[in-house]
Amino acid sequence: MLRSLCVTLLALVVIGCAQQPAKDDSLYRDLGEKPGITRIVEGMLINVARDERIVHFFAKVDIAGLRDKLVDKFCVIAGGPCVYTGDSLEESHKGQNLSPSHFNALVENLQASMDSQGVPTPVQNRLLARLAALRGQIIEK
Ligand code: HEM
Repeated sequence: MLRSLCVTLLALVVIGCAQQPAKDDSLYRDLGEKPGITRIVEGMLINVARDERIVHFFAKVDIAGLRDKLVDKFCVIAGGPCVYTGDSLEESHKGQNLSPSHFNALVENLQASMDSQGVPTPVQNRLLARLAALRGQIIEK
């Protein structure tokens, strides 16, 4: 009885694994997992603080809280095993009326941060492509 129960459970696990395609977390790993992503996000926020084109948007924001939300969001976007608990991108950028130039400015700050962390250009481009796909959820909301 116990033996057949074990066999059945094992079969269910095997079938379950076979049916779920393995998640591609290669970008997450190439970015240095959570510690690497944390360094990238912190570097980006430091660059934003010096960027007169966009720093005013962040004047009243809890930056440590934003850092944590951004790390989780980037982690999920990169295919990592994180849980993002923040608002949707539409919701969090609503009313800010962000333009394509504001979006590009933030991306430049992100690129500069990845450059200084030594992230290889092809890896940078994979993250930037995934962020570019989210542009419509962020600008002119
Ligand atoms: C792909 C690009 C972007 C991503 C992935 C992104 C992601 C996020 C996330 C995850 C949050 C936190 C939401 C929450 O607190 O629940 C956030 C908030 C915020 N973002 Fe973005 N963002 C992007 C572009 C931008 C740009 C271009 C600007 C301005 C130049 C901007 C300004 C802000 C500000 C000011 C907040 C704080 C809002 C608040 O706390 O009231 N974001 N963003």
